[in-house]
Amino acid sequence: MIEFDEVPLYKKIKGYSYPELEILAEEFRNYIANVVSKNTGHLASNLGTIELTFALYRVFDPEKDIIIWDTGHQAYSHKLLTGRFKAFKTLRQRHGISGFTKRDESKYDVFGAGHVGTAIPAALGIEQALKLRNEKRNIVVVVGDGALTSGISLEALNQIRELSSKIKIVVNDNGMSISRNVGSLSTKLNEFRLNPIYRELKEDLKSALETMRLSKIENILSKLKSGVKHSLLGGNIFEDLGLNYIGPINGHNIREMEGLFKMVKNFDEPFLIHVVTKKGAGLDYAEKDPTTFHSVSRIDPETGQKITQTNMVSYSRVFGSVLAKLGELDPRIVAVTAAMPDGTGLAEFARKFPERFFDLGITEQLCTTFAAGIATKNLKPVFAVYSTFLQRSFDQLIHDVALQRLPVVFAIDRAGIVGRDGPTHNGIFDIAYLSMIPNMRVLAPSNLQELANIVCTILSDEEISGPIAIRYPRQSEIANLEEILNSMMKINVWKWEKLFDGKEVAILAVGSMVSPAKQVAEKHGYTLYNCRSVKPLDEVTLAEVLKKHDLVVCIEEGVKIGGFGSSVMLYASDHGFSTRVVAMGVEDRFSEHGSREEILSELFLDSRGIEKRIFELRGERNANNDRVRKD
Ligand SMILES: Cc1ncc(C[n+]2csc(CCOP(=O)(O)OP(=O)(O)O)c2C)c(N)n1
Ligand SMILES: CC(=O)[C@@H](O)[C@H](O)COP(=O)(O)O
Ligand SMILES: [Mg+2]
Repeated sequence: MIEFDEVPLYKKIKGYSYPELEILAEEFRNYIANVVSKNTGHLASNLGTIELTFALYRVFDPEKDIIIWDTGHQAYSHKLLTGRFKAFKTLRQRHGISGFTKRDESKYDVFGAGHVGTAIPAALGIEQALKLRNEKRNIVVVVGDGALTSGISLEALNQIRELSSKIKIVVNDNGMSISRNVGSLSTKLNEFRLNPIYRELKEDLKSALETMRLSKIENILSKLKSGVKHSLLGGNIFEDLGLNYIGPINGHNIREMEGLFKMVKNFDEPFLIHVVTKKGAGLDYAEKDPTTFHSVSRIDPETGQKITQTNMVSYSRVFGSVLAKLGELDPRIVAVTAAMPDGTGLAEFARKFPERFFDLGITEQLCTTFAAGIATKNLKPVFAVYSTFLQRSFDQLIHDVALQRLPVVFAIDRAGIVGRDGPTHNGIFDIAYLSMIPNMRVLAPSNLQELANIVCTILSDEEISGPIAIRYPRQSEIANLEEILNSMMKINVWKWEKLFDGKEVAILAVGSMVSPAKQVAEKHGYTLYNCRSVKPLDEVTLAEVLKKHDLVVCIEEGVKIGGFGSSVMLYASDHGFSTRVVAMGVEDRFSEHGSREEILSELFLDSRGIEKRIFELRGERNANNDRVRKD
């Protein structure tokens, strides 16, 4: 149970003086840095939004007004002010508070998030619903400069005028997505910051805000509009979309922001308020390297040093290094990312081959079709993307890639349970949503070396015959990267690998599930296969397995419905096998946040859970008969 504060802090800060607010901001900074350093989480983005949140909640009332945070990764101060100051210590822990906004957690989390770009669309929907219900409330969205460029944000902006919306959009512009923000809109925001007309108007605005004389402010607004029309910039895209653009304003000056928010609150018109913040503000190491400190594992809060074993190597790193190595040999390899060059391991490729590297911003749909376009010209596009974000591209996968059998390679990172980011980020659907698409093939390595071998095998083919997805988990293992690269070789990726030859029971394990299944198979004399080709099934091997065993247990780190296990069952029934086939995977419900190990264990996707499930199926008891399945 999450323990909420008796009186939410936002009610108290309304009466604070500015020096008191500055002291509180410092306290928030230390608290956030300390908790994140222990519990993991989003550090730099949250350090940048403290003053912005204070100013916002002194003017708008999170109980009466609708305030929506896009993505929710920068909303820690919102949580601290809205009743979760004490609970914040449990951030991202099992049964603790979520790292994102979540409707189940608090009434102040008006719209749950985790993926980018949902706030403006949701706000427009809420506004129309309120109209239909004859309710009048202020609606405010806080959206980052990165999130603003995502497809659905732009689609929503395109409707502001049509819907006669009055929403107030606060753009938190820190010039950064996770890496440097890209694209023309980002350049435009930067130009607004530097443009002398805006600077001059900003000075006028500052003095007007001090007196809060509405007539003076209205005058500035119209000047701002006409100024923009005649400016060297040749127009303001936000004004063209029907919003009153105002800014840029210093996002660390509470007094200035407060004045501006009070002003826009008075106008029944839509506004885009351009607030400039510093990502990582107030913490030296985070300010200097906001990309590294965007999302952190455990660190020393003083120095920012990682507290992890140094000999651990992640799947992302292996993938990135292999691609960079293959890129040297083959100029046809092209890498594409949707604003995740670092998380996906593509940064090395980007440094070595900038002309063959494309960061298109937070645009998974665009990236998929862009890669399809590249594939039509006999190049080898590799779109490296987190499983959960590829969900956005479902139609593009079907219509633009698979239907035309275009050879796009999808390097699907964070496949399976991600752990502390929780249900919004779990990559548990990819096997199901990819397996159902004709022409799509899906591979899943069971260890780091196998990932290197698979990537090398696929990309070494002169002609890649259609789309291929390679999925791997958010996991690090003890390994030597150099050795992996030196031992890299081509393998038969479509053939399942027999790891143990046993009797009666056969386990067909996919990717990350091979390792825990190994312990069980070895202990009990079961047959075990590493089913690295999830689609197509290795039908020759599967037919043999079904013939030779009484029970076949399929295990995957993905949803059971439509997953690998269900493909095996379909094969068995279509081919008249009466062997009992059972699927283990993620049940038909969303799991919570916690460590990856905790969640996998709750889902019975660890060696103990696998052993227990097989014993249950066979009507046997084991030594650890202490857990009961919850489903
Ligand atoms: C659909 C989707 N793609 C990618 C991400 C990963 N992601 C999370 S935050 C972020 C950067 C957002 O930048 P911005 O909105 O400017 O926020 P900042 O961190 O700079 O405050 C990205 C790419 C995501 N959450 N959702
Ligand atoms: C908010 C968001 O979507 C990203 O910041 C994500 O949380 C990063 O995840 P990793 O830490 O697994 O790279
Ligand atoms: Mg940003």
